[in-house]
Amino acid sequence: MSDATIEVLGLRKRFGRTLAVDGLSFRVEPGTVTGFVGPNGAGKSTTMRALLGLDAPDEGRALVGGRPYHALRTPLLEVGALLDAAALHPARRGRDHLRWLAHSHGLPAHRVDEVLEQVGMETAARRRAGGYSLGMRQRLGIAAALLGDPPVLLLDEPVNGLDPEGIQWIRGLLRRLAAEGRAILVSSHLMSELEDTADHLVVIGRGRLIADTAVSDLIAAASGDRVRLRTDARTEAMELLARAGATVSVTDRDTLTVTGLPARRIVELLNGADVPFAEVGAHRATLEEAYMELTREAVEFTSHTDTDEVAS
Ligand SMILES: Nc1ncnc2c1ncn2[C@@H]1O[C@H](COP(=O)(O)OP(=O)(O)OP(=O)(O)O)[C@@H](O)[C@H]1O
Repeated sequence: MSDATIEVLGLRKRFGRTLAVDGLSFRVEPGTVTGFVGPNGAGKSTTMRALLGLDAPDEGRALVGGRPYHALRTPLLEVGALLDAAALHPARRGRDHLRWLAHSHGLPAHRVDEVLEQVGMETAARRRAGGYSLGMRQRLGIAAALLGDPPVLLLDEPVNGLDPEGIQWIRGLLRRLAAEGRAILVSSHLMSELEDTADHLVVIGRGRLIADTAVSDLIAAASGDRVRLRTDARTEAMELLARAGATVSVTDRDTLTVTGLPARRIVELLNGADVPFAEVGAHRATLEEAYMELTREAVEFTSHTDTDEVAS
């Protein structure tokens, strides 16, 4: 799929005294789902709005398929976006909303039925939008984003309001759309969701890049050389392993986390001292844990009005 890229290059955007985006650069490759995460107020929506031509950058560039949004000749065919799922007239039927959108962009009417089927809204879209749940609005917003079959997708919190079945559905949909070669940028506060969906993660804080990494690398780095040990003889095991030079912490009632000794040596020591245990294995950090570690500092300073720069 050609032109399936998203590029943010030295993007800077200020709102009064707030520096919302501060020299941010990253790139989303075709064929990948990239999670876009960061604490509240980190600058995610502002970046997405800049990519969609809704906020003009003060400095830098935000490009879709190598061009700024305003230079795209057929925007709906080049980038699909879900920003605010609530932006629907309550009296309008979902299907009519999409038909108008298709018509005004010269797209054939059959695309409406195709995308409604894709998001499971064939029947519901015949009702007025005023009665839609948040999940239904999300689905309709995603249908609108897919209407022009674009190579680039920008989705701001698409799982918001979806039930567990809806979350599973969107996970599969995003994986399929990426497998077709699209570049997909998806913001979310649900790390557990991104862990199963995203290949790559762009983490920002206070408008700056904190990490631009493969999800698997981030989890591996956060997992470190920790070993998870399940045992009913917690105290004995802790004393034994500490004497052998390990650092041991209690994770829960029957689980210890051990660093400083490989799993094989831990098993030898426990067997040698007749300390019973149920399980020894490498600890795999969750994406949530890895993310919390990365953003701890950024969260401490979420209020980042840079008064110094304003005063100077
Ligand atoms: N139109 C605006 N006028 C003034 N300040 C704004 C405007 N838009 C965003 N901001 C500020 O810019 C900063 C970044 O906001 P942004 O909405 O981009 O963050 P976010 O990462 O999307 O946050 P959240 O996770 O809460 O959605 C915040 O401090 C916000 O208050």
